[in-house]
Amino acid sequence: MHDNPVKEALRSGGTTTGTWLTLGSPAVAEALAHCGFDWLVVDLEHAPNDPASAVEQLRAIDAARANGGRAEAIVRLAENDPVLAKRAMDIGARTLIFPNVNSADEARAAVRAMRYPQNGNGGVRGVAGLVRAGRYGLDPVYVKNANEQVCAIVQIESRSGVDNAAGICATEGVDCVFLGPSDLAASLGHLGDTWHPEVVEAMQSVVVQARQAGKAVGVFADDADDAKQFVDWGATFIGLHSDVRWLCQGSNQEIGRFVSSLETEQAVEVPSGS
Ligand SMILES: O=C(O)C(=O)C[C@H](O)[C@@H](O)CO
Repeated sequence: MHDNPVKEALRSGGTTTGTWLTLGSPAVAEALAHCGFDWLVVDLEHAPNDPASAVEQLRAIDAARANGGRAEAIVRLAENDPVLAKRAMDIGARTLIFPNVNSADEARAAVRAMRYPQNGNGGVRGVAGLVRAGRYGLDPVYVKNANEQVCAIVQIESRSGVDNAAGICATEGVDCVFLGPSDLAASLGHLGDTWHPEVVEAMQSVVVQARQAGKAVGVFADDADDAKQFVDWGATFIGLHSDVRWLCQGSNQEIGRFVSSLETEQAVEVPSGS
């Protein structure tokens, strides 16, 4: 088992960038793994994915890595649930994002869900060596070493998450605290306004508390400008929107360019008989 590059980067403080996979498409996952992202998030919260479709995307990302791609796979669970965590890890995810973590207790539950019981760590992950993560039983050391490679990213995206940020950030085993601006804005009464001053203040307070606790901070950014702003605040783990955004944005830009080039051509044509 090679080292988990996401965990390494979070530890070392290096800035990394990824994007969300929401289309449920192994081909999209494979293509984006060649596009310079450090990681790709297979989303089980807001995308039509389950373990059966997620595993195909993990395979596609691994295939790209074996073929020059650089992205590492991450899975975001549908909710902070130990059964969902176990199933995601069994299919090969080593880094999980837990949505909507509201307290230190919930953060501890996420950390424990990712770990096999070992050395009194409180882990609750069920053991099954015959899964993809353990090369279907052919990796003799997987079960013994798996705990070292797990990486827990907990999302703070509610008023209670912000209120309890100090405890969440101090939780041992949390590798990164990830801000969800859209849900946080909604929870604070500003649905759709992620740059409302109250949302900004809440996000910045979490960044400060996470840094004080020695934890990396991640955030979901709409575009490169927002991403730069979050890096300036101290975030190092940047989610740069999603596959569907890049598909639609690229399509709209190009069709727009084509249509306006036709309009320009028609405008300069001199009508006959004039
Ligand atoms: O609240 C947020 O912002 C996030 O958690 C990111 C979103 O969930 C992502 O799916 C984009 O809508």
